[in-house]
Amino acid sequence: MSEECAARASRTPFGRRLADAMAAAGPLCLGVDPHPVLLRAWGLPDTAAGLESFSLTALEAAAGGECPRVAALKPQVALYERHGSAGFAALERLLSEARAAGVLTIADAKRGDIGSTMAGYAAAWLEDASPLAADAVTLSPYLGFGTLTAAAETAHAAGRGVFVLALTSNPEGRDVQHVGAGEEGGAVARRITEAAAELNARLAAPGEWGPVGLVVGATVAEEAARLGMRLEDVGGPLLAPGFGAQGATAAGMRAGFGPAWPQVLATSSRGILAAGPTLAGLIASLEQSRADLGG
Ligand SMILES: O=c1ccn([C@@H]2O[C@H](COP(=O)(O)O)[C@@H](O)[C@H]2O)c(=O)[nH]1
Repeated sequence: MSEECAARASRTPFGRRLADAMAAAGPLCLGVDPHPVLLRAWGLPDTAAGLESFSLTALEAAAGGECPRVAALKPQVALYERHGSAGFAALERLLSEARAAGVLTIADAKRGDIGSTMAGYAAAWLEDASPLAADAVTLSPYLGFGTLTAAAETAHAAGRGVFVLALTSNPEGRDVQHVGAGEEGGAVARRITEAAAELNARLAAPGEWGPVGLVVGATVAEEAARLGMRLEDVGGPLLAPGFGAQGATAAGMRAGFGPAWPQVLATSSRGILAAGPTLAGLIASLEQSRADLGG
């Protein structure tokens, strides 16, 4: 795909592009997490070159065939960052090859800062001119949800999206995210959900997902309803990590997310990547996860 074509494609709203990708491939997102232990298991060195080879093999398994086997890829930025500029170059290569293959990317960077600094993160992850531009980026709202508004607007203008941490898959998340439950206004996670819904209502085209998705762990999906989070009213997608290695199952997610299940993009990294390094192993594992999810 030419650069001009890719830029035009990226200005189609992210919500529509992701909904189309999920309709075609089902609700699976492959997490690309080049952990040292996985690199070793794949017979690769823990170097930037090893990361690049790992990433491109994961992409080939996900993108190969007549249509992509996944709706999106979610590279874990921390695992590239530990190799400094060479690690970022490997990530840039993955992002650009995924774009060329027509596979959506979500950079799992979990950025969050005061408003003026957020503009820098938005430029890095969400603007056409940046070599690190992905289709979406994960953001942390714990400096105040309002600090993320401009980044969501930048994403929207570029046909990109953001996923804001609401209820994370790790057990420690509740120390912060459940605070306020049972009180007026509700839990922090519920307030984040409501703020995301408001922003989407302002930015989204009628009947379409807006640019603001939420991260809601697959392992804690059933807690959302208990906290009064009306996920089905967010007007955007739900990125659900925790499927596979962290123990969440497809049946558990369907039950836990209830009416919001059609918005769920279930992401699995180690659970699928452990089947590498052969393409055949990875593809079999991807197809098994897709079948479990009903994709
Ligand atoms: O609540 C969250 C938010 C992000 N993550 C990230 O997802 C993957 C999960 O990897 P698995 O190997 O499938 O467990 C990883 O990159 C996390 O940083 C999350 O797990 N929970």
